[in-house]
Amino acid sequence: MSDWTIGIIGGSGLYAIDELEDAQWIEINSPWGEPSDQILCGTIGHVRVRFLPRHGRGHPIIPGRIDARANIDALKRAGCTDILAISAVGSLSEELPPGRFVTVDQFIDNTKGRASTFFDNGFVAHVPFGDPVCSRLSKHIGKAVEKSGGDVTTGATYLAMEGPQFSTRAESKLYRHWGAEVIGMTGMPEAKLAREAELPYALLAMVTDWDSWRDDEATVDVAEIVAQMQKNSELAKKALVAFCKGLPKKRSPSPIDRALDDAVITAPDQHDRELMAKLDAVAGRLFRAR
Ligand SMILES: CSC[C@H]1O[C@H](OP(=O)(O)O)[C@H](O)[C@@H]1O
Ligand SMILES: Nc1ncnc2[nH]cnc12
Repeated sequence: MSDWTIGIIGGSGLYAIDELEDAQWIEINSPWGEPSDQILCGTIGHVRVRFLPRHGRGHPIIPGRIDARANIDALKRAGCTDILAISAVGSLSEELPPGRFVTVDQFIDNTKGRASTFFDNGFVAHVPFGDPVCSRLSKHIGKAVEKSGGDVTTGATYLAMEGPQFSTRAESKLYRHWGAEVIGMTGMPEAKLAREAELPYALLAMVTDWDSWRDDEATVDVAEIVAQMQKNSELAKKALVAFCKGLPKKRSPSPIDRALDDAVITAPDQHDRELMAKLDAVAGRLFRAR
């Protein structure tokens, strides 16, 4: 076995991975709340995999109530070194038709009222987030999709909306003006929290629809998304296997593994002990180093 432990967060349409060897669903508790489901632990080739369905098996959880803090914390507790997230997205660009896979490299966060940080009074930290995804993981998953026969576009800006309603035509056009190229309801705050937890994160988006900006076409609905997802899901699973098998045996360190090194600004004598206890998985590396 190598030193990679890849957390895979499955989006709409991806609730398990049959290709995992020695697979077992395991309950992981988190002090941050309830993770979306148990975590499916197993291996693919030389890589340990920890799979978590973002909306839970059977999709009972609405995007705005996904406890992303609990999910990221649980994946860290499960030993993950890196996270690959999968999402269904609408297209905001003529260049990205349904069926296309996209490696996201930027985000615009337009969600509302979601808990989007592990930090608080008594332990203030500001992680760098200008480059929100891990380019190494993005490259590996992009190559794996290509190798599996999928069309992939490298680099796109993801607009995270609150939902659960889809956008109006006016909103969809506005997001295009902002420079967004794909749209979904879950990439944020997930990506922010992965960075705070020092977990390199990449997002593979599967384009399922044109969203609502095309005047001559019907606006998006769930039936259209599910139909497209069914077409894409076999290829996505094939790509996940190729991704794990394509990772080098040795995982060289990433700067994101130490994202908190210069991020904490609160003086030690002001630290909130209760909060620090909750942060044992996310930031324990810092306390243990002292
Ligand atoms: C089922 S359509 C809308 C739903 O699909 C996307 O989910 P995910 O990102 O988990 O694949 C979108 O964000 C919405 O939650
Ligand atoms: N058009 C869309 N808007 C928001 N989330 C989505 N997920 C898939 N398609 C979407």
